[in-house]
Amino acid sequence: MAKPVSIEVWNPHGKYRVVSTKPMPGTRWINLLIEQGCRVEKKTILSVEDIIALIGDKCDGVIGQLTEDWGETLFSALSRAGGKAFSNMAVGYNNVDVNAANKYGVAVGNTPGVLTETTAELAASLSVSAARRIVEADEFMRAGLYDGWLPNLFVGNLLKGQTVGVIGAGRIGSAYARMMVEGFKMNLIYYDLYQATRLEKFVTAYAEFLKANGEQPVTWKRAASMDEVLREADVISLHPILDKTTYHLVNKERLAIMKKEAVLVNCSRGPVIDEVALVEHLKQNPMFRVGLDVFEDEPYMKPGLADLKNAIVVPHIASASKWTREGMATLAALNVLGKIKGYPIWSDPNRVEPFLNENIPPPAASPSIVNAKALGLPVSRL
Ligand SMILES: NC(=O)c1ccc[n+]([C@@H]2O[C@H](COP(=O)([O-])OP(=O)(O)OC[C@H]3O[C@@H](n4cnc5c(N)ncnc54)[C@H](O)[C@@H]3O)[C@@H](O)[C@H]2O)c1
Ligand SMILES: O=C(O)[C@H](O)CO
Repeated sequence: MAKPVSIEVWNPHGKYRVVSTKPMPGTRWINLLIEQGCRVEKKTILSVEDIIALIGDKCDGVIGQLTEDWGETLFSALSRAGGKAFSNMAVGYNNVDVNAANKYGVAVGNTPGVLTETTAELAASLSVSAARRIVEADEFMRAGLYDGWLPNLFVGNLLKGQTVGVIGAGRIGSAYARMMVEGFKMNLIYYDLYQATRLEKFVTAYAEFLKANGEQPVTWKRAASMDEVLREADVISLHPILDKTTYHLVNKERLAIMKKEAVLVNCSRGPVIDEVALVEHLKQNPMFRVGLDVFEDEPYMKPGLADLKNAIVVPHIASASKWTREGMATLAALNVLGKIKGYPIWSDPNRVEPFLNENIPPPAASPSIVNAKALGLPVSRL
């Protein structure tokens, strides 16, 4: 039996009923829905059972979260309530069974682009923090252990001239690579299923700029295999999607081929790393350091991880800047609204800025629907 849920309601007499399974930042997303005749309801709920209760007998669309298991059970409940629109408030949608959504004709939205730079900035921060042992040094200072400057105190790794490795050079991976190459003058090696042409051009142009200014130019290489990146890079950041091909991409064997003093950063999804193997590797290799934003069994960490000084751990905050989180809420709301109103799908999910400008009304389109093709939804000509 589902628990009774207390719900916040806006525009109670709205024609369409849109529910959000968690409070989302800002008010623009609510206003955009209300202006178009939607009644909006939100509540912090987590279980499938509670979401079914919230959907009830009539629901036109749901804005959900990456912590929820959107599969057959929830899509059939939404479909029974007359709903044909769902959006994750996230770019990753490994929590969604898109085939189940297709079966019920439910459009599945996500929120690309608006979080690219924010997430890349956190990955860059974790890279620097791990390389320079910032968290350890902070704890040492607060514990009153600092007696004065010492030549060996918290000696870490210099980034300049070293090699940064990126696995998954899509939107976020490429933004991170640019930050590390331009900001720290690191050489790049990357692995992706596709060529990152724009990224390669960026590094080439930056190398020419450095050369023209009498500095050592940076270099880039597209690796033929992921293992090549792991062997050669000094700092490695993981940015692929999570699917069957990337589950435990970094496992015991692959950790063993990495440099003993390498830094590994994960701001993608926890299961991309075999966390048990990682804990063991960190124990055996105290100079190997990690910066983790995501975990295999979130919100939990595998035993032992929290005790390790060579691990920095933060609670899935990579996209947590105010502008980005409000923008994610807006994109998620507009995905749902667009389907309800019968709007076409925005033609380029990598170019969502027109939806984020608060000074102009958003385009009459759903910004990003991942199963648009499967459902045969029309594409906007805007
Ligand atoms: N920690 C966070 O808060 C946070 C924030 C945003 C995104 N993410 C995660 O980051 C992921 C990437 O986001 P994005 O916007 O850059 O997506 P994207 O689709 O632009 O990039 C993903 C890249 O991974 C590559 N890829 C897929 N399978 C691969 C494989 N087997 N080996 C190597 N590369 C592979 C793809 O070709 C693509 O270039 C999301 O799916 C999400 O899971 C996490
Ligand atoms: O996939 C995503 O968008 C993140 O994990 C949350 O921002």
